[in-house]
Amino acid sequence: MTALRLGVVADDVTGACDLAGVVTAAGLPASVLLGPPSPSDVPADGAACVVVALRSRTAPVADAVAESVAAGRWLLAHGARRLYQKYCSTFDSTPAGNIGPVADALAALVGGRSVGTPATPAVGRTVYQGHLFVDGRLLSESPLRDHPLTPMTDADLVRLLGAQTPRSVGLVRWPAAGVPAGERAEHVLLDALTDHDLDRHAAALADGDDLLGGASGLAAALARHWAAAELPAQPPAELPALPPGGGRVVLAGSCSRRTREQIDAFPGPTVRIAVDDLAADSARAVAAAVDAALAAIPAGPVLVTTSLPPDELRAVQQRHGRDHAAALAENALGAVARAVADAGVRRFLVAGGETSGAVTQALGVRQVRIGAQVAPGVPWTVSVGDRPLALLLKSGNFGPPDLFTTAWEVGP
Ligand SMILES: Nc1ncnc2c1ncn2[C@@H]1O[C@H](COP(=O)(O)OP(=O)(O)O)[C@@H](O)[C@H]1O
Ligand SMILES: O=C(O)[C@@H](O)C(=O)COP(=O)(O)O
Repeated sequence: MTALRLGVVADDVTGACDLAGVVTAAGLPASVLLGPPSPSDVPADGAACVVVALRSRTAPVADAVAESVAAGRWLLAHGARRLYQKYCSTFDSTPAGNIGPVADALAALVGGRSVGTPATPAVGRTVYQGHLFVDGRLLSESPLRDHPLTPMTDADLVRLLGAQTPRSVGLVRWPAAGVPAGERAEHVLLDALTDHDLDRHAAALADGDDLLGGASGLAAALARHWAAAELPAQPPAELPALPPGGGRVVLAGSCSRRTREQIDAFPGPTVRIAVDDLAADSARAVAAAVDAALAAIPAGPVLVTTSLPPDELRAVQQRHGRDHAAALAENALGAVARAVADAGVRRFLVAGGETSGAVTQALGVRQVRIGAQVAPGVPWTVSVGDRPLALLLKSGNFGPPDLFTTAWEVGP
């Protein structure tokens, strides 16, 4: 059995797949357990990195902390030599948390402080003087300011994290690497502009005891470091092939700008589900969407979506309440997934982190193996179990505009 080099507690499902995809590509084979783990769960054979995917990003703080600590304990009990807190490269969270409280609790679990960065240059996230940039714009001026659940209106990471924890927050300013001797802060954030900066941080941090954290960029740098320094060369990950046929379905609940571009660029049949219709009679609206999807599936990939642009989204949220509208959309896409899977569909592309959590839960998926990436942070996966499903679980802002068409060309 491969030693478990890195155990990761991820706050959403697509973030977990993002991290697992990039560390696998860097030579540290990873698997994802859709948590919380139960005592009978065991890490997949051959995984040097195990990621527990929680749905804790927008959960009540106490639940997020309890689930994260349980996941951390499970990873340590299965031999994880280092613990990593995966949060979003755009620091998606509310002033109440959950990044800070979870970092407090996981750092206490390992008896150290937390050190990390959301910087992930491969997808355009950089941190300079403690400010987070998305494709060269401040986070607060990026499309993330319109996120349906966690609108990000401040780019100052020290202030953002400081609002979420009573503990001290420090910053390692570019071009320093690692944590300087004498730094006393209990949470340390790192500037990083390039993968080279992350590699320098990884080399400095790889052998310590602190809780590491951030997005997939620092994890990939650690994987590169350990793969070169400690691990036997790993063959590229190969997913089991699925029988051909059965249809291909895209489920998009993400309202992020990139997902909306992908929806606009999709040339195939598109089934739109309106939250107003779900609020009036959700069973009826779901049944209509399932019928329309099943009728179109023999001709090629079908898109089923609840996604809306920011102005329409705000109006829906005002009519139905933000959380209720989100739950209606997530439950509907989960129900569509279950119905079309029961009708024989085995290949799914899901856009959106919360949406992927709802869909994988509806499909009863507990663990996925990670294959090759279609784009940075966007790997194909195959579920473990009696009814293997090919699942591409995509973060809202990831992937090229033509992903909904091209992803299938390289899928299992
Ligand atoms: N029409 C809609 N009205 C209100 N909320 C919606 C609508 N469509 C999707 N949502 C919600 O928006 C949220 C999008 O989040 P998520 O799936 O994590 O996407 P992303 O990865 O872009 O953040 C989900 O909770 C989803 O249910
Ligand atoms: O770090 C990232 O950007 C992603 O891994 C991620 O977590 C994105 O979140 P969603 O867009 O909600 O999937």
